[in-house]
Amino acid sequence: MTRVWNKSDWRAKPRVQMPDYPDRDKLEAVEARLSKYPPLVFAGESRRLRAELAKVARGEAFLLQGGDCAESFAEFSADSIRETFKVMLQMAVVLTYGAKVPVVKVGRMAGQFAKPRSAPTETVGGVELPSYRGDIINELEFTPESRMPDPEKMLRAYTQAAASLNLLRAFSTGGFADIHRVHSWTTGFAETDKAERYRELSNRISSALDFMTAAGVSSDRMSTMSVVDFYTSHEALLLEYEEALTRVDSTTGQTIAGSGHMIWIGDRTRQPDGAHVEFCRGVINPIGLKCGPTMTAEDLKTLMAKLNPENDPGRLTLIARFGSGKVGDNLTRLIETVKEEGANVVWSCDPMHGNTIKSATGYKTRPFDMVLSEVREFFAVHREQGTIPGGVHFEMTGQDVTECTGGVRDVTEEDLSDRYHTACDPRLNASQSLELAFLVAEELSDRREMHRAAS
Ligand SMILES: O=C[C@H](O)[C@H](O)COP(=O)(O)O
Ligand SMILES: C=C(OP(=O)(O)O)C(=O)O
Ligand SMILES: [Mn+2]
Repeated sequence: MTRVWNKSDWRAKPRVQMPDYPDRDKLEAVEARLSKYPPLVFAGESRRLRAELAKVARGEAFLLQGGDCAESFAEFSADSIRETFKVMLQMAVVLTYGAKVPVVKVGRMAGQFAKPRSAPTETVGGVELPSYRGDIINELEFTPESRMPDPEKMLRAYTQAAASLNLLRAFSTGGFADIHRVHSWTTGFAETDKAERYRELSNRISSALDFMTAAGVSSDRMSTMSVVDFYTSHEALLLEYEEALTRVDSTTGQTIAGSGHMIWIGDRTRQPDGAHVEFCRGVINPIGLKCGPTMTAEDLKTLMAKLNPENDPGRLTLIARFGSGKVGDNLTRLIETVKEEGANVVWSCDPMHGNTIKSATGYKTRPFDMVLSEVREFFAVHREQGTIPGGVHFEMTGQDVTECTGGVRDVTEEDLSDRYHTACDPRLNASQSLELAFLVAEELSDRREMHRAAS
């Protein structure tokens, strides 16, 4: 059965969380320009990511997805991209060691500009204005002009995404990603007094690398170690931008969202008959679907049928984001639904979005321990169910920010004001991200031991 789909069909469906642009002519002019620009990513790359995610679904690889909550125009710099890329590589080495399978690296980068919000407006000092919705839509500054949606911001987002991708591609193919070099950065972290408990694992990784070198396996001869595959992803929220960047692959006739390798549907925009699902169902990219506590079994069945009718194992990643203490019941019931349907999916854990609290000092924050406990609950449920905990999804940065509390360097609520730079949600800093990778690696390694003992 051929399913009819057109890149504009979403326009006839109910839409939520998208701006109403007051100047329609300006919007159309921007869409026309963007639709002539080169795509940022290519069909072959997205297909390759799908193949890698299929391995994740089978337990032959592990997914690491991470980056900013909201990329910002003001914070854009080569340094910040390099630092986040660097920490993700460090995390990937630690996770590879724990899981003993390759780690598929996907940045929330080069396109993560549009934000769904809990409230349509924000009130400060008695003045009510539209909420900030990401730099691709409006501005963080609290003035009526700044909060007005402006379609031209899409062009700037495209340019920033193109420049970010250019840099990421260079870092991935140059000597920057050499595994020995990446691990030497981690050794520095594990040698600090407070990170003592991670030293043993770090030393074991060092020994494994030394052994490989002694055995003549040099990283420049092992292309998979010195050249790294790095993919981009973002929430496909602003559908005018997404539609304008779709391209038809000339060899297959299939349509790809050319804005990023993987796109996902947020927990607030996953209505089965809504605009976002309609758009995503027709493009060939791997699709992520955020699953929060309100996801019903019925909705999940409909969404899986719409988004992955061929039941392709690399197509759909279900990103569980329930909040610590809420994983047990919710994840269990959704896993049961997936089993009933015989669906092939990747299960990933976003321990960020269900754990946002307001600190006594007035900042949106996330306690490291709650983030960790959600990850542990995710692994525990998969253990009980005999299913595969395929990956993790973090809001993180390579910068030394103070946005989430806790971790070995113990960021306190009082510290939050020191370096709180996020445009939206609080991110793990470099040290918290790496620490979490060590803790996830322990879970992965326990899982492997358990399987080994059972076989
Ligand atoms: O990143 C996700 C959402 O945009 C964010 O969590 C919403 O935050 P809010 O509750 O402050 O609107
Ligand atoms: C909006 C996000 O998450 P969720 O849809 O899960 O709330 C996000 O990942 O930035
Ligand atoms: Mn967020």
